[in-house]
Order: sequence, then C-alpha cells, then structure tokens
Amino acid sequence: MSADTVFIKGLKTEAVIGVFEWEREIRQALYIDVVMATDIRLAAAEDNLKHTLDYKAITDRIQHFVAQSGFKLIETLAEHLAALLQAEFGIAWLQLSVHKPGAIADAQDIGITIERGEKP
Ligand SMILES: Nc1nc2c(c(=O)[nH]1)N=C([C@H](O)[C@@H](O)CO)CN2
Repeated sequence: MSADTVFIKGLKTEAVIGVFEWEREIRQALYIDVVMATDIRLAAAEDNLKHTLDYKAITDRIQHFVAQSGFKLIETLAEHLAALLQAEFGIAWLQLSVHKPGAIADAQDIGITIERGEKP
C-alpha cells in the first residue's frame, strides 16, 4: 500500500461550456487540477515510465477531451472526465477540480472538486 500520487495542476484547456445562450457561442478557459493515486515504487526502482502514470499522455487526453466537449455544467464535464481517466489509465482513485475563473466577474476563481474511486 502507498499514498503516492501523480498530479497535474492548473492545466489550461478551452471549451464551449455554460448554461446561458451567449456561452454557447464562445470558447472559455477552464483550468484542470487532477491528483491520481498510483504506486510509484516500481517505476522508480526500474526508472521506467511504463510502470507509472504518464502525466504527458494524461495531459494530452484531458486537453483533447475538454476541447471537443460542449457540456452546460462544469459538474458534467468533471464527471465525464473523471470516468474517462479512470477507465483509460486504470486509476483507482482521483481528485479532479475544474476551475472556471471567468464565470463570475467579482470572483477570483470558481469551480468544483470531486473525488472518485477508492484509495488503494
Ligand atoms: N454549480 C454550477 N453553477 C453554475 C454553473 C455550473 O456549471 N455549475 N454555470 C453557470 C453559468 O454557466 C455561469 O458560468 C455563467 O457565469 C452558472 N452557475
């Protein structure tokens, strides 16, 4: 058992996202944080990427998925993205945040955080 994680913080993406009609006409910036449970010991022992979560591959997948999405709610985006990452990369547990800093003019940042799966 380990408490190891691989994380990605503040990943910039862009999508059509929002409930209002004007939001369906533009692309808005979304920033993604993800913390993913993994055991890094074998990768470290063998110094081999194939035994850990490849943050470059995961980053590419997140940006591609978000770019082609068109959800209304950031909650829906987060649920779909979390499920996709768990299925495609075999991630037992993750914490995922979606930030939509442009959503409220008077707020510095707005967003949600979800956790899915069981910690190994
Ligand atoms: N919990 C949420 N509240 C709101 C969302 C959302 O995705 N989740 N979205 C909006 C609008 O699209 C907003 O971003 C426009 O400023 C409002 N509330």
